[in-house]
Amino acid sequence: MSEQIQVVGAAILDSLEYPARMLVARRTAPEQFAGLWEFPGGKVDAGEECEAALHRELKEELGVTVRLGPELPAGEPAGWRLNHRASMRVWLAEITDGVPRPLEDHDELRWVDLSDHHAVLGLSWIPADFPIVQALLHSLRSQVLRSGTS
Ligand SMILES: Nc1nc2c([nH]c(=O)n2[C@H]2C[C@H](O)[C@@H](COP(=O)(O)OP(=O)(O)OP(=O)(O)O)O2)c(=O)[nH]1
Repeated sequence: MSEQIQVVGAAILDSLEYPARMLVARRTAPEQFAGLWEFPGGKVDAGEECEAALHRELKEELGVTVRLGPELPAGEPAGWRLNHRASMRVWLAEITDGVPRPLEDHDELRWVDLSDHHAVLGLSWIPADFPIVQALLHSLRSQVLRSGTS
């Protein structure tokens, strides 16, 4: 079996405590993903910790420093399966420094309203991301409901 590729991504929220919006990014390459929306992030380098890779990628791609919140549980240690060779772990995150700009790999960034599930799911996501986005919306809704009742 070929070696598995570990990818990491961030669901960057306007607030980890009271999330209302999420920052999504539109890819420019490769051709099969150009024009599709994704969680900013990238591949983990050999010997690198996943969280460190995510901080590095977000600095390189968006020019921001973040605070990581909980990981979105995927049921597998390697995270969400993207294809036969790659899986992605996804963390919630909040920007602590910098204004996000599409410095590398993206041509547009957008803050989407998390209460408008139709609009979020209506974006042209990389196909493998749809179940992740659905799980994320579900988990954030439960979080809001929980915090609303406690
Ligand atoms: N970053 C990111 N990659 C995703 C998502 N969904 C998805 O299928 N992928 C795929 C696309 C790529 O095949 C792979 C991530 O590779 P990448 O091109 O972002 O990684 P990288 O920045 O380290 O790039 P490189 O060094 O290989 O040029 O995972 C997603 O939401 N975010």
